[in-house]
Order: sequence, then C-alpha cells, then structure tokens
Amino acid sequence: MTEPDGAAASARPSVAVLGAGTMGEAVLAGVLRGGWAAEDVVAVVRRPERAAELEERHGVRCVPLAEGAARDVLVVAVKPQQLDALLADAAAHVRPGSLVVSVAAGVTTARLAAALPDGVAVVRAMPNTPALVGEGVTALSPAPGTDPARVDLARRLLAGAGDVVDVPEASQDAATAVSGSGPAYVLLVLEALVEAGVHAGLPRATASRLATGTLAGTAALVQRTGEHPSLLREKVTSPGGTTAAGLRKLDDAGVRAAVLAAVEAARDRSRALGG
Ligand SMILES: NC(=O)C1=CN([C@@H]2O[C@H](COP(=O)(O)OP(=O)(O)OC[C@H]3O[C@@H](n4cnc5c(N)ncnc54)[C@H](O)[C@@H]3O)[C@@H](O)[C@H]2O)C=CC1
Ligand SMILES: O=C(O)[C@@H]1CCC=N1
Repeated sequence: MTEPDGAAASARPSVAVLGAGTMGEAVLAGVLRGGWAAEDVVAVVRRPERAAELEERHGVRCVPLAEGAARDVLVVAVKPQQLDALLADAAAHVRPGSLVVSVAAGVTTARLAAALPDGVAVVRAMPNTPALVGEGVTALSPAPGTDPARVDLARRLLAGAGDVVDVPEASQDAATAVSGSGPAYVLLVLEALVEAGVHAGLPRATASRLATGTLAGTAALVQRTGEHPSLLREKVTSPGGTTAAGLRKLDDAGVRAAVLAAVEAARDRSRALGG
C-alpha cells in the first residue's frame, strides 16, 4: 500500500470473490490481511455449507451472483472449465469501470475481455496457495492498455497475500508452471523428506519438524542473502561429507531433469487450458 492508512481505508473499493474454493479462499484471506474490512468483501459460492465455512472463518458474507458481480473489484477464481458459464451469468451485472482479476490458469486477458462489458479493466494473476497464510507470490499481468491506477489497485489487492511480481502476459503460463503449481512440487519433496527421515529412524513428528524447518529456512536464506542457490548449496557440501553423498544420489536419479520436465509439462497444460 502506498497511501497512508486513512487514505487507503477511505479509497478501498468493494470486492467480490466469484468462486471461493481453494484459491478463492486463499486470495480472500490475503485481501482481508491486506487491510480490506470484512464488510467490504463478499463471496459468491454454490453450496450453503461452503458459505457457512467462509462466514465463520473470515467473517465475510456470501451473496448471489447478481449482487457480487456488481462490486467494484471481482476476483474470478473458478476452474478454467467453469469460467465461460460464470462470465455468461455475471456479465449482465458487471458495471463498466469495475476491475476483474482472474486467477484462472491459462485464460488470457483477451478471452476475459471478450466475455465482459466494454469499459471493464481486466488483469490476469497467478497466485499460489501460501497466499492463505500471507506467504504467497503472485505473477501479475494487466490486459494491454489497462489504466495504471487499475493495475495498482490489483497489485494492492493481492499484496496482502504475499509478494506480487509483474510479468508480461506471454510469461504467465511459465509463471503458472513455476509458482502457481510450485507448492505441489515442494510439498512432494517435503513428503519424501519426511518419509525418508522416518525410514532412517526418526519419529514422524521429529522428521516433519526438521524437514519443514529446513525448507522454510532455506527459502529464507536465499531471500535474505540474495546469494545464488548454487553458492549456498556449495556451503552445505563439505568435501567427502554427507551432503555430497546425498546429492550424488539425487543426480543419479535425474532430479534436475525431472524438475525441468515438470515445469515444461505444466506450462504446456496451462496453454491448453486457456483454450
Ligand atoms: N489451487 C491452486 O493452487 C491454484 C489455482 N488457481 C486457479 O484458481 C482457480 C480455482 O482453482 P481451485 O481453487 O483450485 O478450484 P476449486 O474447485 O477449489 O474452486 C473453484 C470453486 O468455484 C466454484 N464455482 C464454480 N462455478 C461457480 C459459479 N458459477 N458460481 C459460484 N461458484 C462457482 C466451485 O464450487 C468451487 O468451489 C482455477 O482457475 C485455477 O486455475 C490459480 C493458482 C493456484
Ligand atoms: O493445477 C492447476 O491447474 C492450478 C493452477 C496452478 C495451480 N493449480
């Protein structure tokens, strides 16, 4: 937020999250953490049980689509395959001058703009699930020609979910593959590290605490020192020591190539989902 708190509070537009599943809830939590008041944020959901959950956890109201779609800022967080139906139902209620932020993987700003009334600003964003605890990272790309004030609003909206990184829209599929899907790759490694610790004789709770702390601490080390990961890795790797023995096994298993292949496959899938 660039404004003083008072000015930001008075300038805070109303927000609706359309489709509040995993990612919609994570973004919603980030919006509230970023300083929006719960009474200025609503969600549009399909199931009453989900509405009750969101109201209990976040204090926000759930409203019908016609009401939500008329808000100043719309966060579209349905699956790419559900997007056309949602926008078709919402379009008649969306006001010109409003801002639509879509987090749908692969879906281009051109496709979004074509389904919305003229005069609606469109921004494509790719957040990730750590947004739920304010530790996410979002890749942000406005539609060409979007008013910078609207882009800034989108940035402020997502800042409570974590870091916001501007990327050209052409890079969104790659960003989706690295940071949108990235938590799943990291969690797979974490699961494996915990299992390996158990296999090596550690109690599960101890293995989990050691492995999780190691992942979080290593990310913090890279962020705070700004040093290249390979340099930091060398500092862990004593000649003839334990780390060298372990890394040799990861190289033998082709871990680096597997990560490359995973990101390529996810990027291609993002492109395909865009339609
Ligand atoms: N899960 C993730 O880690 C990430 C997901 N995304 C994107 O976020 C979007 C949502 O993904 P998830 O949250 O994982 O899926 P999800 O299935 O958990 O959430 C989608 C929600 O939208 C609701 N919905 C669908 N049509 C609706 C309608 N017409 N009206 C009201 N609600 C409706 C569904 O009931 C569901 O709760 C996708 O487009 C995905 O590409 C983006 C970044 C990360
Ligand atoms: O798996 C997916 O398609 C979504 C997009 C990025 C993370 N989850």
